[in-house]
Amino acid sequence: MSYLTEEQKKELAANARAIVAPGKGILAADESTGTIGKRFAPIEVENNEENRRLYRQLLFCSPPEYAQYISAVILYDETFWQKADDGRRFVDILKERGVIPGIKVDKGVVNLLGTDEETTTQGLDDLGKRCKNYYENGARFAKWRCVLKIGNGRPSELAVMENANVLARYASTCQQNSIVPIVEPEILTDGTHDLAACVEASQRTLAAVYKALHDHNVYLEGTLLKPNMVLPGYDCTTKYTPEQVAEATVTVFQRTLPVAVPGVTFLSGGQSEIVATTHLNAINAYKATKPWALTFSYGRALQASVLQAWKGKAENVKEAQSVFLHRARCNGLAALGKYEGEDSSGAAGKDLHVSKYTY
Ligand SMILES: O=P(O)(O)OC[C@H]1O[C@](O)(COP(=O)(O)O)[C@@H](O)[C@@H]1O
Repeated sequence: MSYLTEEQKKELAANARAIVAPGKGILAADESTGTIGKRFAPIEVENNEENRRLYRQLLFCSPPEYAQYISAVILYDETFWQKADDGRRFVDILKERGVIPGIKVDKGVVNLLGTDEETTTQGLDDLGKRCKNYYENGARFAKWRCVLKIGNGRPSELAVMENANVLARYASTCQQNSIVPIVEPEILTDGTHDLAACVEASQRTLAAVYKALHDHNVYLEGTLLKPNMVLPGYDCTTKYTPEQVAEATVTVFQRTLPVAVPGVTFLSGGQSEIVATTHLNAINAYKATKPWALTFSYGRALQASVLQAWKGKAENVKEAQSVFLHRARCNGLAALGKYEGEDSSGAAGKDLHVSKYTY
């Protein structure tokens, strides 16, 4: 029988808990080369290796105050090995600031035959070897994203079962290499469906994910969940208050998420920066039994106004860093239910939805 050692379990649980420490969350800066190109295009920055390095340097080498709100950063393989201008690896700079480096280990999605554009996620083959190498070079957690859809019978039973199983295989491989797996079954918001449809799909998905994690002997205390918030479809005509979103989201977790899991780190999923912060705040302010930390792991919702302020220009770096600190602080407050709102007329109020966000 092969089991995790007590030592491994202790380390995994401690790292998972540190990532979801009160008032802190994750910066998801793990955009693959294609995705970061889509972020650079509107600000007319060429998508080359040096510009990607300069942009990630802007974020990670910001004045260290951001580490009060950002516990961890998810990196893409290229960034994981990159260095700042002073020759130090980004990973070492993050560690020095008390920020835990993590790594995206999935290799993107492929279509499932006989389904309406449903997908599974690839990357299992050499995963153990890659995890070992990432651990030896400073990573303490990983992320793997699966994508599900609502509408026309979706998510199908096949998509739910297949994605739950692949997430469980990924999680067990990570843990065998002392890496905390962040389990990300993202249900996209595309569609006209109402909030109840997202409740149903989220519940069915999460129930299958935790059954599979259990079947694969994954140590839940050493994992984190990165789900979508429970939201109506992007084109739904009914509008819901943040309190209704909070109630739906927390209810889904109460029905499916074991207490052993230390925390939930939400993806932003194309919500504007301010809406993503407002919803996170409402979820934390909502009075109910919530035995998990409920915080953020935002990509777009932590970076959109930073990119707008930067525009690829060295003279804008300072200003862009202060915008980053502001967003990090707002989300840190929201993770405590203490965010008081802000002016939504600027870049932070801009909708970030990308139709069929699968890439
Ligand atoms: O398509 P990619 O490059 O794999 O990236 C997907 C992105 O989605 C996320 O999982 C969540 O990001 P959002 O907060 O923008 O929804 C990020 O961690 C990641 O950068």
